[in-house]
Amino acid sequence: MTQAKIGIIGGSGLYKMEALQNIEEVEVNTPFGSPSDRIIVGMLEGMQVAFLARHGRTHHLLPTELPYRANIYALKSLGVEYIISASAVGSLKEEVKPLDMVVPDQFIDRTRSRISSFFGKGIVAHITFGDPICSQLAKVLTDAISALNLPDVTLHSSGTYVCMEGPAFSTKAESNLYRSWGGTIIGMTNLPEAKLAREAEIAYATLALATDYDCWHPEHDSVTVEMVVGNLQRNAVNAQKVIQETVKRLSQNLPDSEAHSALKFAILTPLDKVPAERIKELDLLLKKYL
Ligand SMILES: CSC[C@H]1O[C@H](OP(=O)(O)O)[C@H](O)[C@@H]1O
Ligand SMILES: Nc1ncnc2[nH]cnc12
Repeated sequence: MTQAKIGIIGGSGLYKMEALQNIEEVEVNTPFGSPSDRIIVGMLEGMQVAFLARHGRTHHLLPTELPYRANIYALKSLGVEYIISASAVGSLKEEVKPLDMVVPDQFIDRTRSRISSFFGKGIVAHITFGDPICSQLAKVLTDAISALNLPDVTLHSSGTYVCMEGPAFSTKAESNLYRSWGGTIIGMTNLPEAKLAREAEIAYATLALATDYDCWHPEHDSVTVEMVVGNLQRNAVNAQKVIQETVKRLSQNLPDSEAHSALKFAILTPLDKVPAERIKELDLLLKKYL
């Protein structure tokens, strides 16, 4: 099967990567169903890269409806070891302005209806998740953004991403609560992905593109889809430049990542006691430990 070490998950407004060459559309089936869309595999900066539109290329899947497990498992089945996730986010801080870029290093989980683990049903594992983003991959991403020196874009190289359930945006009381908790940005998708990527031993980092001030800011209108999409369109070219520069740097040096051995001490159930169908379903994750 086609292989790619680098996966890109494109969020709202980023449904394809223009610079990919020699592309092939791959239909991947997984034990967890089909991913959000066919995966586009192509060459970028001399590397095979796999691109997946998170909500589907016609944006038909709600954050709650996304097949998170299938998406991560499908990328794993293509050989992906690093995921760069591009996402639209609201800003919870004055200094993070719409069109700024944030590479978060923490999450707060406010989701309620997501399946955020491959484990269960006869196999128990608890990954370490204190540092939910791969710091090595995040460093490559922030270095790439700094090197590009994009006009009018400020980089925030850390921050806390509050992941809410949606699909409605937050109330003002919620937005102010998240601010009081120290949240930097808010979105609806990245946390389940980061957890599943870690369980799948894939390094994960987020390129968050600020599109609005959510609804807390007294001098800015409350977030609307129009605002998000408009600002994202303004930023889509920059986002693709950043991803390309990041892939270029990765092509020169693929960093070590603690994510790549995340399951080493995480699985509690002796594997010879795990139901055979679970071993089969989780083959890609477990085979190196069998
Ligand atoms: C279109 S506004 C809300 C929508 O945008 C973000 O999506 P993504 O993370 O895929 O870029 C946010 O999480 C919501 O899903
Ligand atoms: N304000 C916001 N809240 C949640 N998700 C978002 N995506 C973009 N802006 C957002």
